[in-house]
Amino acid sequence: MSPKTLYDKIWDAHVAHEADDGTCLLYIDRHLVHEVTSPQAFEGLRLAGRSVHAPDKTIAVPDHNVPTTLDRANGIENEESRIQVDALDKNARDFGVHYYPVSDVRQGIVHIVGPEQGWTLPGMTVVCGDSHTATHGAFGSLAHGIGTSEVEHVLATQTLIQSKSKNMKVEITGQLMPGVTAKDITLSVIGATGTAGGTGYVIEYCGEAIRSLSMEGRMTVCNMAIEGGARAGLIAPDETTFAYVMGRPHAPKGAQWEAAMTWWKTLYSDDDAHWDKVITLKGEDIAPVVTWGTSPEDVLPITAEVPAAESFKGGKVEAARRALDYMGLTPGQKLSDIAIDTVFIGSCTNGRIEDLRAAAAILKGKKVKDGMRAMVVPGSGLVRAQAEEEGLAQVFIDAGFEWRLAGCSMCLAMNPDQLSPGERCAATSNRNFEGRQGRGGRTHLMSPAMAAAAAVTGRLTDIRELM
Ligand SMILES: CC(C)[C@H](C(=O)O)[C@@H](O)C(=O)O
Ligand code: SF4
Repeated sequence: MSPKTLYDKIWDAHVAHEADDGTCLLYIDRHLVHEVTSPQAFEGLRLAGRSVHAPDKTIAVPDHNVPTTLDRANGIENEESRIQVDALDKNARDFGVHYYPVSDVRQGIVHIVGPEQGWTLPGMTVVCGDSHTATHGAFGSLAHGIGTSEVEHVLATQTLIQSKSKNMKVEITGQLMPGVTAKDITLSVIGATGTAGGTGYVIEYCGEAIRSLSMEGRMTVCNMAIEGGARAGLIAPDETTFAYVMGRPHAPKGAQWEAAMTWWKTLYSDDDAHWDKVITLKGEDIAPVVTWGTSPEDVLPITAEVPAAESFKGGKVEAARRALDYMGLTPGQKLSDIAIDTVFIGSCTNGRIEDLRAAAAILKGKKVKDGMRAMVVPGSGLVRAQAEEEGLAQVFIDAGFEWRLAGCSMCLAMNPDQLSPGERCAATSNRNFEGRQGRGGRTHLMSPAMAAAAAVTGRLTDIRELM
């Protein structure tokens, strides 16, 4: 048998039919659904008089449009948002899929809820009408975003038409230095490859530094594979993965667990597998980073200065000029001198318990700088409950942070949590496009520890100063 990558193995195990041109029909193990990209898909089924093919493999949860304030049981004010959430509510119940409504403590961001509930397992194909579905690749599953017409196709047939991507290996060797996290890895990879570097590929992240990450950290890394242009990102499962999965509500149990482990233990890339592209970074060389521009590739170590547009090449010169103008930054200015107004800790990139622990560790006994707005939005109701149990919530509240309910919140401007024009935010999310967090809002992406440090000093801050 010819050697295979992990991606090849999962792909081959799910091909139901291959057409002459190589296009395949893939079997889908898990279909995650949120309120933004599903209303038309369910409507399509309704009009065609069809049912959901595998409701037991379909999991729905509202996240993007839900308010995160404590009074959200009073309903959603914005009409468009309310219509989407109400539609998901009705569709989930009418079609009989698994559902975590806003009132359920298990509700949260779809990419946090799936793994938490044990829906996401190694070796699976996982899809969702959402680009950050790549997150689930952390379990060694093939997980990617799909469009609304594909959501309808998967609902109706539990299959998806796909062409195979190429194989890319991103290796992070050695160990990370103190203060450096999974977020710094994933941003640094995009800094090295650019936002188109992964186009046409599925990335497998490997190497000692990746192996040393917790599942939370691995999810942070895979979450941003899409920002690097890749179809998906994944990490071979190991003891860390199995320990995380074991005992979760929907993970296999008893004899089924044993059978699953037999398959899961085969999920790695063979030694002499073929890679179409290889990138290697040394763990020791990765610094705590922040973004300065309006693309996730606009990333630099916190010790650097705002770059000049002329330091780039080709079309990037104009893009950088525009980004600097939008961000209100001057070349040569030290990144650590940039004053901020707001701190947002949350999102499917960094809204898990480990992220809140890292932020709280910095904030303990400290205060948010006067005049700033700071909020923590746990990725799920269960993350919130655990953080309360561990005393983290109290640390945030004592420091002056707002302690919110679960949702996408200020990651994107689809709910009441938004930036005003010109407002500058230290954010743990994954996108810093113009207007992403609100019209005219300025976003600097970073790790939870760095965002917490920025809340204390009121400027972008090298976390190592506060350690
Ligand atoms: C709204 C949704 C379709 C979108 C995505 O696909 O990623 C959102 O989650 C985002 O992060 O921009
Ligand atoms: S948290 Fe942000 S990136 Fe994640 S699904 Fe929600 S909007 Fe998209």
